[in-house]
Amino acid sequence: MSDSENARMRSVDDHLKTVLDTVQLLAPMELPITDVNGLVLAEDVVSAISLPPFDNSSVDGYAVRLADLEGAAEDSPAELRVLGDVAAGSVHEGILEPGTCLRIMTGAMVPHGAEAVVPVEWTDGGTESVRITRVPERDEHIRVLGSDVAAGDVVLKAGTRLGPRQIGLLAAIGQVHAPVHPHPRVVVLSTGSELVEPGTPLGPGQINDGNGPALTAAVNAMGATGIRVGIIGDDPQGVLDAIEDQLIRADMVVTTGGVSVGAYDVVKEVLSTLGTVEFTKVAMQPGMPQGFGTVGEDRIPIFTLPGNPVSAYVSFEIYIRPAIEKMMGIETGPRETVTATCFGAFTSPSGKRQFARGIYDPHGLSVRPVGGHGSHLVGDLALANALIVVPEYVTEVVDGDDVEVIVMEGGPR
Ligand SMILES: Nc1nc2c(c(=O)[nH]1)N[C@H]1C(S)=C(S)[C@@H](COP(=O)(O)OP(=O)(O)OC[C@H]3O[C@@H](n4cnc5c(N)ncnc54)[C@H](O)[C@@H]3O)O[C@H]1N2
Ligand code: MOO
Repeated sequence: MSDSENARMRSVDDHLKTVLDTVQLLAPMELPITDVNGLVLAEDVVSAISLPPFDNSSVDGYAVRLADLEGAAEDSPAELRVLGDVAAGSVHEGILEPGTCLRIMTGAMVPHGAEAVVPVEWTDGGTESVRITRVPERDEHIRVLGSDVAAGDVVLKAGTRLGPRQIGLLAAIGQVHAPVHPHPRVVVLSTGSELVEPGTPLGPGQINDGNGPALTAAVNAMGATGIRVGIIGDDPQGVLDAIEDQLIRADMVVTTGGVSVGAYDVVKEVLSTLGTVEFTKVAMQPGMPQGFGTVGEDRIPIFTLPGNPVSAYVSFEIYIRPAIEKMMGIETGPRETVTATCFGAFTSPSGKRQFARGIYDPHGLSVRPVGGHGSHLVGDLALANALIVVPEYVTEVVDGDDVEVIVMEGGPR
């Protein structure tokens, strides 16, 4: 491609800005806490109760009055009458009388009058009477009411991303629902008359739909909801109907295929008439032909990605992931990179940002290119865990160069 053609292309940064200026944070809703893993809180959460909700024992032992243990030691144990047991979940009514104690289990409510709990290891373990050889401090082994969370505290702030620990806290304070930005529902459609459902014997000229399953999995792995609609042939009305049918349940639509310059590039054909979708060449490799805009009354964002599987997947990482993050309320922007030493050499097209596939080694802070430039190389894509970002002005990466890397799995976002 000539330099003047490259100059006419939109830059990767401009295309991402268009995308992020268009997609919106999803309106908050109350969801059951069983369904909020990975979602972002839309409001502060205030605890209605204190934690612990009552004074309770942190050990299995004996609830005691300190005055009864004065001078207790290995060679001069204090002896107390054991009034009974307090198990977790049960309550001892009444006040602990002088000279007595209660056998108490971890988590059980400390009886009135008790000032500490003696672990069973400091005693002879008696059940009628017990000999105690060591004196605890006041409140020792007691988890005091409100010492973790006080009723009325803001326990989680708006903007917090909920994970297992935060969900555990919500449950502990008795919240059944949480106000969150919900999971974006992302409808994934593969177009192309050559495509068949994986598992179907391949006829001449046919290939399996790899993009649908890959992109649906990528959406789900982010904590959004991927809805794979399946394959649509290169029939304009079929593509139009499928997109319109899906709008009712979609927060975003992603199509692959049919956006280049071929005679059967139907996505481009039908969406050009439908609304604001703009088809552009972006100065990147792979992923040059990109379509993005909105469709339907609700202005649902739509990405029409190139059909080549590597191009489609790279487009997901560069544009769709940040867009979904914005819809979910996760702080977003261009993908973060890490610097790594490149073990291997390859060329890069002038004027385009290349996203070469690589195997990144976080321990050695190095990356090894895998596969060539071909946008069809799914075998190599599956081996890769990183994208090597080669700037527009660089035409060659030589062995030992420092490069910037987007770590696709297990790296910064
Ligand atoms: N004359 C030109 N030809 C092409 C250009 C160009 O500028 N001038 N651009 C090339 C680039 S770059 C790309 S990327 C592709 C984009 O093509 P389309 O988006 O129109 O996609 P298709 O033609 O439908 O398919 C391309 C390729 O990918 C395979 N494919 C499609 N869908 C799937 C799927 N769901 N799973 C697996 N593989 C899929 C398809 O069979 C084709 O091999 O255009 C170049 N051509
Ligand atoms: O730009 Mo296309 O996306 O390489 O193969």
